[in-house]
Formats: sequence, C-alpha cells, structure tokens
Amino acid sequence: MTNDASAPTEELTVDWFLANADHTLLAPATTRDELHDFLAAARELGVARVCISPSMLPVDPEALGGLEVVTVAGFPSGAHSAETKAAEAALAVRNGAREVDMVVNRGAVKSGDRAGVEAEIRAVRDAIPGTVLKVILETASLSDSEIAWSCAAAEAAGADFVKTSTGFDPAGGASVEAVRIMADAVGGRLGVKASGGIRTAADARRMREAGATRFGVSATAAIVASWEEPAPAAASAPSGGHY
Ligand SMILES: O=C[C@H](O)COP(=O)(O)O
Repeated sequence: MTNDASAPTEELTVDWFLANADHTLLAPATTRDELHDFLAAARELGVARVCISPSMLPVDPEALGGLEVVTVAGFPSGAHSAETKAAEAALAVRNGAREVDMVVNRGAVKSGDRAGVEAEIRAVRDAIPGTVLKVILETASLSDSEIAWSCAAAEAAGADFVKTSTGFDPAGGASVEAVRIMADAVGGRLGVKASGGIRTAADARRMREAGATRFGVSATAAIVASWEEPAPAAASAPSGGHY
C-alpha cells in the first residue's frame, strides 16, 4: 500500500517514527550548503525520506545516499492555478521526486467549491501517475466540515494521503482534533500526514493516537532525542508556523 493507511495499532517506536517521518526543509531561503548539511543529518538520523523544495531538485544521488525525495507543489499558499501545480509536480517527478505534497486551493475550499477542489487535485493526480500524492489542507484555517469534505474530495480525486499543514500558516499547524477528523473522513483508505509544529515525541504520539500514519517534521532530531522522556501531563496542541 502506498499510503501506509494502516490503523494505528502498532507500538510507536522510534524506528517506526523514523520510517514514517518526512524529514523536512522547506524554508524559502535555504542555501545549497544548508541543504547539503540537512541531507547529511538526515542520513545520520536514519529517516527514510526528506521533504525539500522543488527548486532543490534534482539532488546529487551521492548526497541523497538512498533517501527518498518528497517535494511540494503550489507551496505554501496553494493559490496557484491547477495547471501550474500539475506542471510543477510533473517536473519534480522528472527530477527525482517520489512523492508530491500539493497545497489545496483554500479559496476554493472556503467558497464551498467541492467540484473545483476535486478537479485541481485530479489535475495533479493525472500529471503524476504512480507517484504518491498528498493533499495539504492547511487545517488550522478550515472548519471541521471543510476539513471533512476536502478529505472526501481528495479521496475521490485519487490522492494517497491528506496532510494537515504547510508549517507556514500563521493560524497554526497540526492539531489532534484536525488529525482525528481527517482519519475519520478517510477511514484508513488514505494515509493521514500530520505536519506543522510537531516538536517532541509526545506531540508525535498524540498525532499517532489521533490517526496520523505519516509525519512531516523539521524538528526530527529533537523528536528523536526526546523519545524516552516521560510525556507531559497536559497535552498541548502544536502551534506550527514559521512566520
Ligand atoms: O510539511 C512539513 C512542514 O513544513 C513541517 O513543519 P515544521 O517545520 O513545523 O515541522
């Protein structure tokens, strides 16, 4: 299964987390040297995948050292045309991306344009057949009902995952509540990627318990370092956001 949408029953070990984390570097001013250091750290951490900006592709296979490349389309606003997102995704796949995380058109979601949302996701889906496609909803800016029907649109359009956040929305990143709504909406048929503001192992565990099957994280080293720490008594929702 491409979306690892299995129910969250297995123990959340650090190895499972590393196998299901997209170690992320999407800061717009990232330099080539910073990318090089990030990839070296990713190999050291033992993650399976890195999520980087499409302008960084293709990546020297030696620098990748077996890491799979995830990239983004229409990032971070999502306000690009469907054609632009589809072309960006197709180019990224030609440049070595194995998975593409597209940002949904939030204006269309806010307008209640279910057909338009589904059509743009399908446009990207059709542009990259056989490549894992995730749909970023930017859930902190959506109502519960908007999250739920957007997930249904993503499923109908053939996406493999729904994903909470870009990590760049001032309104916030992933929340337990949003992940739960998404997991309920896709019912295990699609994966659920929690991303944005996940900073500790306790955050990751809460997301997993809510139904996350994948994590988008830039604080991967800190999460791994905090793995054996006791969980804090009070659950705090990650705030997310780089701005
Ligand atoms: O897509 C992934 C996010 O950009 C990661 O957000 P983060 O830097 O808050 O972990």
